[in-house]
Amino acid sequence: MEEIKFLEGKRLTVVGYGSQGHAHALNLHDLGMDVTVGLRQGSKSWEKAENDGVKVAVVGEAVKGADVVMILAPDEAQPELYRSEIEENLKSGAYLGFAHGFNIHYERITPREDVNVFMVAPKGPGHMVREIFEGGHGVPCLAAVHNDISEDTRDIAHAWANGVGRRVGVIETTFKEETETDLFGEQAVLCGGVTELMQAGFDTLVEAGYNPEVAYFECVHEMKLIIDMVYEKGFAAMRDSISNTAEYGDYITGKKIITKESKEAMKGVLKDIQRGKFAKEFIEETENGYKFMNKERAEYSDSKIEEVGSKMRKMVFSK
Ligand SMILES: NC(=O)C1=CN([C@@H]2O[C@H](COP(=O)(O)OP(=O)(O)OC[C@H]3O[C@@H](n4cnc5c(N)ncnc54)[C@H](OP(=O)(O)O)[C@@H]3O)[C@@H](O)[C@H]2O)C=CC1
Ligand SMILES: CC[C@](O)(C(C)=O)C(=O)O
Ligand SMILES: [Mg+2]
Ligand SMILES: [Mg+2]
Repeated sequence: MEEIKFLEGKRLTVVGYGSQGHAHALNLHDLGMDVTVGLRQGSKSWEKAENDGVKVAVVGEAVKGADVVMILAPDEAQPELYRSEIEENLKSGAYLGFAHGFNIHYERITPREDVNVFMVAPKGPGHMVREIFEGGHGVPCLAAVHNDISEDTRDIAHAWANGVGRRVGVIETTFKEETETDLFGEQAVLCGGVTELMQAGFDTLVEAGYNPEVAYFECVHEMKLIIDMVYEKGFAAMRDSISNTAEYGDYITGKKIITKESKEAMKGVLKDIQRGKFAKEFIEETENGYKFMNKERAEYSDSKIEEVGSKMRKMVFSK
């Protein structure tokens, strides 16, 4: 692959072997790159990474002498990890990478001035970045450069993006644009918006006395099949495939559900991201031992929608 030649002969380190970490490490390893995974001593990911065939070392050792270091630990863990294990071990002139702009944009990490800083943000969950790559295709990535002392950091960023995402497309951005749009998208649309939409639809049908299993298929399970058509061919092709009855209902009802008020709420969400309010609250939550998140996790895992979903998935996927 012509595009990833800038990584050839370089020592690449991926710190973390979670959702994004395993995908970046394995995709680049499969393309013949020299990849080491950096983990903390006793990490539960250690054996998995070794079994997957990549070299593993403790973070400080993996960073020492590396040409490119991509930090793929959780955002909230990165500042302490950078200060304790990465900063003093990074060689001068190395390339330091991120998959999300959060810590640079909100100034939680200020990298040493003698290192190059870039971002490659795949536009998809890490497990899909790996699965789609294994299927011979790729997930597109955003790329940005924050510090370019070597004057070739853009080449490194594009090479990394083309390797991890199998050359399907790289869009240039800035740390600010990626951070704000990514946070907005995951909160208002992709994760927060979609799960609340499915939950509200499911609850409305169940509260009206309909069979929860029918409600689940209608409001959750079928979502993927409809969205797969949008993903592959766009809104018009999806609307072409559904019945005229559904298409008419789509035009007249969608706007009753996502109203002017919903759009105003979205603007409020964006403003809080732009002024750093969301970031501040998220960091406080992590410093507070994830109390709110643990409560939400427990409530959702005990919920009716999850109970029905588990039964329905057994039915659908055991065949
Ligand atoms: N999840 C996704 O799909 C996406 C994530 N991103 C970005 O990618 C980055 C990584 O996110 P994500 O993949 O979700 O992260 P994960 O939560 O999946 O990362 C878990 C990995 O990080 C390691 N880890 C956790 N804490 C520490 C620590 N203090 N020191 C060393 N290693 C640690 C874990 O090791 P251990 O086994 O020791 O716990 C594990 O290997 C973030 O910047 C995120 O915003 C960008 C696009 C999508
Ligand atoms: C949509 C959530 C995401 O931004 C992602 C998978 O792209 C994340 O932070 O995990
Ligand atoms: Mg994100
Ligand atoms: Mg994202």
